[in-house]
Amino acid sequence: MLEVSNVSKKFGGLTAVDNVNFEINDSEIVGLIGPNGAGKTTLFNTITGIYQPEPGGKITFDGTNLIGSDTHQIAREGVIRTFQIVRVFKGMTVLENAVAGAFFGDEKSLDRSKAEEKAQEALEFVGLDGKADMSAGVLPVAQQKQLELARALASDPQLLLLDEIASGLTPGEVEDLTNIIRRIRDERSIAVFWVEHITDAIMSVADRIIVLNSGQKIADGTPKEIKTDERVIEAYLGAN
Ligand SMILES: Nc1ncnc2c1ncn2[C@@H]1O[C@H](COP(=O)(O)OP(=O)(O)OP(=O)(O)O)[C@@H](O)[C@H]1O
Repeated sequence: MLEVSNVSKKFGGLTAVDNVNFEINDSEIVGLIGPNGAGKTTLFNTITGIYQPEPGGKITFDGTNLIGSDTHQIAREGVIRTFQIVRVFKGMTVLENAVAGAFFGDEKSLDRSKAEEKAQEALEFVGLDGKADMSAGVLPVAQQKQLELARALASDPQLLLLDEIASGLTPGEVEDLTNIIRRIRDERSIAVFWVEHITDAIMSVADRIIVLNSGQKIADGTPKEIKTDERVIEAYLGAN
């Protein structure tokens, strides 16, 4: 579904992403790991239209070229992203946040009641349906992250990009969130591309893991293969 070929991104003299190639298939959870400054966020930003890759790179989603499209157009294609820092709309209720997600996915043909239905259903999926009328800003961080997932789900993604969604959570909260992510794949057949420093969480759920180091892809394999890969241990896992 997502194909990334020969993608590089430079900032002046620094090559933050260096000729990276990979693909993500339907209903697959793919982890993206690597040391600080490896280029993970830059790669996400390049896929979601925030940055343009260097000439010669190719990014397609179900065969459609994504390069040159903005984040909104890319979201319309079904590629939805959450952010490292939670970005729920704090002045809005939990339900309104999820409704905003539903409209983001389909602002033209959706009416308000249909959007609320989708939003309710997404809140139920993550277990926040009992909190629909609460102000999003008063939710604890772990639930704000669940709300971010619900908002993304309400927009009907085919591929969800998660940027360090588990950071700052307790081990129990990380486990709850990981279970939701597993169910997103298993029950919704949505593919997930997940950047995370909490490697235990990602190893427990990913079908495949891609490792970046200094902008380059140094490994791409199952969690079991990644855990024993010499280059990965040297560049990243050994330091954890
Ligand atoms: N807008 C920018 N302008 C200049 N340099 C940048 C910019 N964004 C990122 N960089 C540099 O590009 C490199 C890759 O950064 P990036 O944030 O993509 O890494 P990362 O793997 O996401 O790191 P972390 O795990 O710390 O979030 C770093 O050297 C960083 O300083």
